[in-house]
Amino acid sequence: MAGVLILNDQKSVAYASGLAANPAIQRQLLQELETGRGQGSGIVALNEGGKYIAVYRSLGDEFVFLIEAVDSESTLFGLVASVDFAVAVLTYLVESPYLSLVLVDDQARIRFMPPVHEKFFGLERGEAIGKHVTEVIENTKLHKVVQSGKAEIGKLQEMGGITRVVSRVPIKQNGKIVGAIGQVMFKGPTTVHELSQEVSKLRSQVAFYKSELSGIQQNAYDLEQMIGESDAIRQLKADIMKVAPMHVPVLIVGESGTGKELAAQALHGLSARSKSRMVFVNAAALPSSLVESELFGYEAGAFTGADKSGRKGKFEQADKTSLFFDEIGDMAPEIQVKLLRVLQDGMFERVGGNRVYHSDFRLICASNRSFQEMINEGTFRLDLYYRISGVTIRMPSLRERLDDIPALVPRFLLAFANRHRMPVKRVDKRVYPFLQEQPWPGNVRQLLHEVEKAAIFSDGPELRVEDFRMTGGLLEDAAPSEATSGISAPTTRVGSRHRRIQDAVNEVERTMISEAMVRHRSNKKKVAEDLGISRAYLYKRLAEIAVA
Ligand SMILES: Nc1ncnc2c1ncn2[C@@H]1O[C@H](COP(=O)(O)OP(=O)(O)OP(=O)(O)O)[C@@H](O)[C@H]1O
Repeated sequence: MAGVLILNDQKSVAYASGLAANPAIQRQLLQELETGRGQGSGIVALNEGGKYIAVYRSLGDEFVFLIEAVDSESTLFGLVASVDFAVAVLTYLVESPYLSLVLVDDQARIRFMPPVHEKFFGLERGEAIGKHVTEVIENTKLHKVVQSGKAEIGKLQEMGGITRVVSRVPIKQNGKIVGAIGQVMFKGPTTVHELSQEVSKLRSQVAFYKSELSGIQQNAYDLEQMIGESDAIRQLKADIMKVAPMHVPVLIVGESGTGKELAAQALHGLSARSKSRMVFVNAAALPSSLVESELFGYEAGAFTGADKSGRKGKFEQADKTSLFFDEIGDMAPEIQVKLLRVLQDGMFERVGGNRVYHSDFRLICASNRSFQEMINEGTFRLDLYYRISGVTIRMPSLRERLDDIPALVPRFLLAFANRHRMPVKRVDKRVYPFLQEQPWPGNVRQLLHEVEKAAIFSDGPELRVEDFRMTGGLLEDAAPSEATSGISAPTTRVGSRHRRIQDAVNEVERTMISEAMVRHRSNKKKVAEDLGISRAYLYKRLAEIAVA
């Protein structure tokens, strides 16, 4: 449905046909003129028992309106009704040299072509209108699109010796093809080619940087945890970075609390296996009755109480990742012999079966024991030692890296404050020389615990030397016999190293361990961390307490 309305110089209806005969529509059009929105010409959306678009133009003092009904979902109606500069938008669409539109009707006659486009074809303004598209545009296929009703997007078309990328889209009204629009998309196919090449180049760069970034974050995280810039720790970090990517078993040795577990995590995190989690085994914590099934797993129905479907052991779980064997020096000789084969070629059998499995694990072992001594005493097998020690990394004791204390203390204070939602304490400058004079038999773990205790005792915003002394003068008195435990001595100060001192130490230790076991619901990892002792030492003490 359409209509025409002509208003005379008095703004009275001089002619009205079709839709324009409706007085309500006439009233709305008059109102539009009175708002002064459209001066010489314009376009207006009408909502009067249906949706209409009217375009109008002044001819001197008179106005001519062309009115067209549009679909209730019409996007054009939405544009005209909601954008008060719709005329400028539509003008841009039909005039822009970048869009280069041509509009044909259902007979493929050109109904509209912007003057710039006409000029490109060597025509005067308006000269193309009414001509069959094939007479004006070289190699066009718009007439075929009008017949087929099928859009052609991104096609190459040569015009005036230049190849362009064009699209041809049929226009439908009430389900019938009424024409087609042709449009130049890119000035040349090379542009598209270049663009697509650029896009794929950028895509691959993004993918590369993404993977690099996740690697960097992972790596940074792994070595970042290991605080310290002393020569000893720099050398250690360099060794870890060198060894991490290699498929060799690594043995980490060093006193208790020197960060062997941190080193193992870094070795894994910096290896190609870092996407999977590292599997942990604490050899000292493995009860002898379960050691084989824990390590090698068991087949279905292997023993009473076993899972029906069987279970993977640590070696099998560690397939394609790293296996961290902590406290390997504490492993009983009868178990040591069972490790030889799996460490040789990755082959093993689950308990209760004879099928041979294979696991591709990367072995990292740690111990604070002296292998030399254990081998001499015959408590550690030499052949096993060779298999676990492809590369040996020695963790420096805190005494060898006292320079790192000023870096370690603030980090421990920060972590402590975050954990307890407390303000972070500053450190008085006398603290570092004081701490650097201490023997640190328990290494970084002991430092961590002393700092945390001092932070609890300290009242002000600053950690002072007195706060460390408040903890019982423990630092000066750390008993050498407990060197590997990292545990602090009792709060009772006794002058001589008499037997009673040891009794007092044992008593306090027992109490602290029992209390911590209750506090942490027998979680031995947490108990060991909390008390500042190694897990191996905790197990030893627990066994003694149980016997006593
Ligand atoms: N360089 C370091 N930077 C920050 N924290 C450290 C560093 N070294 C050790 N620690 C901290 O000290 C504690 C003990 O470290 P870790 O458990 O790795 O020591 P370990 O050598 O494996 O001890 P053990 O032989 O007793 O099991 C942990 O809380 C760890 O985070």
